[in-house]
Amino acid sequence: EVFTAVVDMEGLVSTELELVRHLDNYIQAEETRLKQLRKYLEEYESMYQEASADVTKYLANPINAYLLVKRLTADWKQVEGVMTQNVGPAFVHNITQHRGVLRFPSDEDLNGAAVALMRLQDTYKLDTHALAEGKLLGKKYSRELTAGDCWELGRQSYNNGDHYHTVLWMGEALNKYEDESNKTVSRQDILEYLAFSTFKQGNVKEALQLTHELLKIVPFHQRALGNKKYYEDLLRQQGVIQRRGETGDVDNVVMDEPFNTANLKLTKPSDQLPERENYEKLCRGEKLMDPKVEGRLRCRLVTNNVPFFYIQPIKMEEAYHKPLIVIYHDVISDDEIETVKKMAQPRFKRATVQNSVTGNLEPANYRISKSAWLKSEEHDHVFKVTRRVGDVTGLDMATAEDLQVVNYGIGGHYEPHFDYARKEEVNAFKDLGWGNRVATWLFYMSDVEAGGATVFPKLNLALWPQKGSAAFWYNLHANGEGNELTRHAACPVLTGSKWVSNKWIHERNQEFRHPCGLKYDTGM
Ligand SMILES: O=C(O)CCC(=O)C(=O)O
Ligand SMILES: [Fe+2]
Repeated sequence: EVFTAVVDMEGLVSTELELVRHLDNYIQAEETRLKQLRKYLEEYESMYQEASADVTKYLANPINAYLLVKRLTADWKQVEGVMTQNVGPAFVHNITQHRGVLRFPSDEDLNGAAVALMRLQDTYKLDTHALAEGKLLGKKYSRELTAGDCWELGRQSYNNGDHYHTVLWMGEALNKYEDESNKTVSRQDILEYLAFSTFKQGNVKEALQLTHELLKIVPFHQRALGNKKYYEDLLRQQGVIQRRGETGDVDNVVMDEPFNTANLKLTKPSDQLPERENYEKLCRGEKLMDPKVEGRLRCRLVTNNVPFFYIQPIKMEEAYHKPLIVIYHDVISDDEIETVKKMAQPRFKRATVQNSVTGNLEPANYRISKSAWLKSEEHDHVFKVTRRVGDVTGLDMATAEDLQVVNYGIGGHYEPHFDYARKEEVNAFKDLGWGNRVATWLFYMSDVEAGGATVFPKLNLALWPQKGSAAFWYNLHANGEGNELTRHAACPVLTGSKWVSNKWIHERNQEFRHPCGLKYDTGM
């Protein structure tokens, strides 16, 4: 699961260096071997030249006769020895032994990384062709993808049953293939996937055309022949083709060149999330908050009767009223951030979510990140940071959870959710015995180059991470019921690495605390 956090991916770069070194050594060994064979070849050639010039004269010499026999027996055995010498397995074995030390991603990682890319493509409406050119939002970020790279993305999507992205990426692979002088994948391999997924997306006629293309390359492709008949029958039933055998003559069917996915009707895989459209708009920064709401928002300095805050008041910015959501600026220092990151890294685990039925914690595709928990007692910096949250909010930190540190990798995200436990989630937070999560404090411990906003789909509110600041809101109404308007999400990270940490504050002990300026019941 290395793909879920950027910090874990960093190890992969050392793995790559190691592989480069191994491959280089292997090639050198092979080159030495081939050089040796070439030397034998030259020797044999020159001897042959000499012998063939005048065979009789050559063999009249007993030494020559002896040498000829030797060359074809003992010497040739040596040549064969070098020819069959196989240094490959030893090198592969050597690399395998390194696997324990080096970090190697698994096939699931490859799938996860491909899924993350598809998620970014959908959320940020990235054009397949632009992405394949290494461009993100108009800026060139990486090298171009080869037809083979695009094909692999299509194959991963296909294996996930996602025919929508299979068509997009196989289509791109096909167009790239045509332009490639050194082919990185075969046309047959592309067409097999592309034809079938095009059919699965409901484009029977185009699927038939692509199948014809495939049959031109492999005329007796059994599956393609079966599919061709099936597609033709379907089209006949639909009245698209009339006569039997009308499209049967493979060579007469011309495909629109180049193949263009824009001419197909494609539908994204269906989704359980009703607010997806609004959520993704907010992630893209397209949807703006109601200007009337925005116009009433203010900034203030907070002192809260905390002596230190009189010297250096906390800068508070209102992000939303009803429910009140605020941003505090410069509430965690770079030093503190470094400590927290350093402590968290070795403990990182794939983030989990609570199963609403069993109460068990388990990984889920809607939350992709790595997280770790830090206790206040562990380090002075963690202690101070926690105390600061208490000082600013006026809430009791004795009934707050440990600090949860989170790192999101590329495509890492957390889809819309509530931080509080809903009524049916009876097992949530049972072990803590402190009641529900009354409030959320979210530290931003990094800037994010692109993407990665915290968004509230019901409020049309997007908060953009700013290193050193924190967001704070109440999750519960004064009567203890969850406030549904606090539903929020972490948008997928497009570029960069996103670090946050959560301090979740619970109900117990907060009954008589009415922090200055932030009344308990302002969360309405
Ligand atoms: O990372 C974010 O922006 C939000 C994180 C979040 O909502 C959570 O961890 O519960
Ligand atoms: Fe959350």
